[in-house]
Amino acid sequence: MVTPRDFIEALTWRDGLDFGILLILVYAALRLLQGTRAVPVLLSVAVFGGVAAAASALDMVAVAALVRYFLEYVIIILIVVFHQELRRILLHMGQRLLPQGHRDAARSAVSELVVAVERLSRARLGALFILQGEIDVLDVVSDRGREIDASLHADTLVALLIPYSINLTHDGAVLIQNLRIARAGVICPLTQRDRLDPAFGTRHRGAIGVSEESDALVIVLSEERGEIRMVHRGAISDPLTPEQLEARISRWLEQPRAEASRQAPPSESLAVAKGAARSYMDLRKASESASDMTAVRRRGKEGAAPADEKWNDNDFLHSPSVTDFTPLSRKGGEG
Ligand SMILES: Nc1ncnc2c1ncn2[C@@H]1O[C@H](COP(=O)(O)OP(=O)(O)OP(=O)(O)O)[C@@H](O)[C@H]1O
Repeated sequence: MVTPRDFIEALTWRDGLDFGILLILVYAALRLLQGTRAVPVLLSVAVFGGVAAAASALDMVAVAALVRYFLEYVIIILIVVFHQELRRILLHMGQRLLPQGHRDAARSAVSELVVAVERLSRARLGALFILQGEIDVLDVVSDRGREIDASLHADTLVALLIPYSINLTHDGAVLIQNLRIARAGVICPLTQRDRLDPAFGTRHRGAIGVSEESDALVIVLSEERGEIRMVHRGAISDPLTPEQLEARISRWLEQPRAEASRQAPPSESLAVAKGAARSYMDLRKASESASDMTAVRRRGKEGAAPADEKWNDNDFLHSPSVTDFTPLSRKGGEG
């Protein structure tokens, strides 16, 4: 009979390495799965494993055979049920393995975006930036705008949003996909929520609307107040400083894209939201004049009621407001 001492003496450095790697893998898997719906299922599988082992030890042939038979198929069942979680884990590992150069490029793209937001905010120009997550934003928007396909540079973003009538991209949202400027002039579905801050017009309603229908991270700049806010999953933050914004975007980018596997929060149907955005488009097309845009804005604000749906993240709720920006241009600009 092998004693524990014999066992320990027979161990080689390879066994130690083997065991160490196994421990790290199990620890990493548990950390990645922490808080997901996989944990209770894995616990159930562990219970089945325990039952199989106990049944074998007690020579309960029928039970042991049945449970072993089930466990043989469990791996396939788990792959099917948890394909989204597995995808997330692999994506997460892939992100970690990305060369430093890629991460630096992502960091610099984020700071370009934040620089653009800061410049636009100081100039009191409104803007809407949609950072696409896993869900294709183009499937939920009411108007796809114009293709841009450019690197994410502050100068390009600012140029796209200068409110002159000859600049056909300034109206609507800028869509950022894979940290590139994909499109501009995108029209978002308006949220149908009626408990919104009355100060929020159609731009903010569009920001909330697109975030309700997708897992995108949306940045909205108020032309009237110069405030910078973030919207995610239908929740709008308090005003943020550019530093807070940068930290939030970086954190969001570092998160594995598990968002798409979660259900979007309950919202009015996409058709209704799209209809509302279309009515905005119709009004906009009806006349390009400033008076009609004023009517659109008023309409957006009239639909609003006092209470506000806020981002439920404390950091956002207690952030200082961006009030030190000097207004340089008047609402509406030339466009
Ligand atoms: N659904 C939408 N999708 C994308 N952009 C939109 C949408 N609705 C409005 N906008 C943009 O927002 C601009 C201003 O709209 P409005 O004044 O109603 O917004 P707001 O929420 O009050 O924002 P601000 O505080 O900047 O005035 C429009 O000229 C248009 O460029």
